[in-house]
Amino acid sequence: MELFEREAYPSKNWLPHDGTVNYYGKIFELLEADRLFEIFLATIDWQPDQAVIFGKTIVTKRKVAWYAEKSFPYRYSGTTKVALPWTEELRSIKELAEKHSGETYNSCLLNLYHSGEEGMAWHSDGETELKKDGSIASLSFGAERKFSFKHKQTKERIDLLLENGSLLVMKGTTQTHWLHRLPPTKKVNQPRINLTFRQMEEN
Ligand SMILES: O=C(O)CCC(=O)C(=O)O
Ligand SMILES: [Fe+2]
Repeated sequence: MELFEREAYPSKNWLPHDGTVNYYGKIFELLEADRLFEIFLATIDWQPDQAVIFGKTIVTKRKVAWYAEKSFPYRYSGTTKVALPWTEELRSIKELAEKHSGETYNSCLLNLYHSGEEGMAWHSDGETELKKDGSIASLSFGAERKFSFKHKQTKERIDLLLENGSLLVMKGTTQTHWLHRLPPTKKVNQPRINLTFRQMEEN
């Protein structure tokens, strides 16, 4: 498919308007990306997530974890989590994401998708604890997955492929005007780990 052959130009904005999405492509070599995947799988405190769907609380197969600079409480999908302190690898990847994006991050939400059957539904990351129009740096390890944006008013769609060891940055008014999702797919049966470094309001 044509969309999967697009090259990564970090300075290119993949959104036509109302926000900025930069895709840096693979910032880790394959061996390093695979090594980090295994470390995260083994050392992160993975927990099932909860989601409220039509008023019912369900437990997701997808696992999540929440790490930060401080023990921030963080509301996410109707539950409150308290952040764990950075691991060595998370701190160094955070610093790498900061170097690439020119922004600083103080927290990270991690997702573990065991296979393509697990995904994440349309949403935007506009929680009130997050800095308004802040930057989110998303790193992907393991299976390549499609990632989609949909404009809240015009319904325009943009699809990207998130590769093993890659970095994507969403910033500006992206969360105000666009939804994003990780569509489930039967074509992928390998796991994927995603790290989203975020900017929590500190007060
Ligand atoms: O897994 C991904 O690539 C996206 C995760 C996401 O959108 C989120 O955690 O808010
Ligand atoms: Fe998100």
